[in-house]
Amino acid sequence: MRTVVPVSGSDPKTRLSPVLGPDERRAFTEAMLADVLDALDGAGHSPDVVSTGPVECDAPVTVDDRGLDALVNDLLAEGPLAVVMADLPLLTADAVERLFAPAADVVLAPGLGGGTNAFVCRHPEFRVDYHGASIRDHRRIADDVGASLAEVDSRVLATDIDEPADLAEVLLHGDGRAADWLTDAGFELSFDDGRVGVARE
Ligand SMILES: Nc1nc2c(ncn2[C@@H]2O[C@H](COP(=O)(O)OP(=O)(O)OP(=O)(O)O)[C@@H](O)[C@H]2O)c(=O)[nH]1
Ligand SMILES: C[C@H](OP(=O)(O)O)C(=O)O
Repeated sequence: MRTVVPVSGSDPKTRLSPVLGPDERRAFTEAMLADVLDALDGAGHSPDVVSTGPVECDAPVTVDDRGLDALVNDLLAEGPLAVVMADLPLLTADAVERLFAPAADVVLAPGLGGGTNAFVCRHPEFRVDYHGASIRDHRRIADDVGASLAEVDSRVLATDIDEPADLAEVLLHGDGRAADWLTDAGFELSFDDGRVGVARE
């Protein structure tokens, strides 16, 4: 089965703009991508990366400016496919194995906030509709095409990094390139009024 990691390599993680400049967002995206690729490798998978712009990583990279839905749906039309998002820095090999283990036609990994952080598809008619609480759409689409469905309940698969507040999860739980990158960039946990956040030196 082909495993693809899509990356918005041209102007990634714009929601992190309040705390990271453009070059920093690209570098942090590459650090998160490295963690994702390490987890996939640890589970015995050899993914390829499809990016809207050049990106440095230890996997084959195809630069392709198709939007996310168009890209993934074109790939689904070619056959069985797994997609793992590039912004999952807590991902582990064990969680990857749990994603591929179910025999269902479609296996979904819900993201915090309603996204779809990863999926495995063995059904010829399933298609994606990302953004806007996509997990609900993907459950419906699987049902509409008669695909059996399984979901993976995994914190490390569910934790995608979108907003500045999400960076705390990387510092709390991460032990890979993304956590090191944040520390080297001067980020640290903050504990204001009982909430855990991040501050930058
Ligand atoms: N190849 C490709 N990957 C995409 C595209 N849009 C998003 N992605 C990737 O899909 C995953 C989830 O998307 P988002 O969380 O919206 O990532 P993003 O677009 O960098 O973040 P924002 O700019 O904050 O919306 C991330 O790994 C992105 O890099 C796209 O148009 N093409
Ligand atoms: C691609 C999109 O990511 P989000 O914008 O939810 O982080 C989704 O998972 O539907």
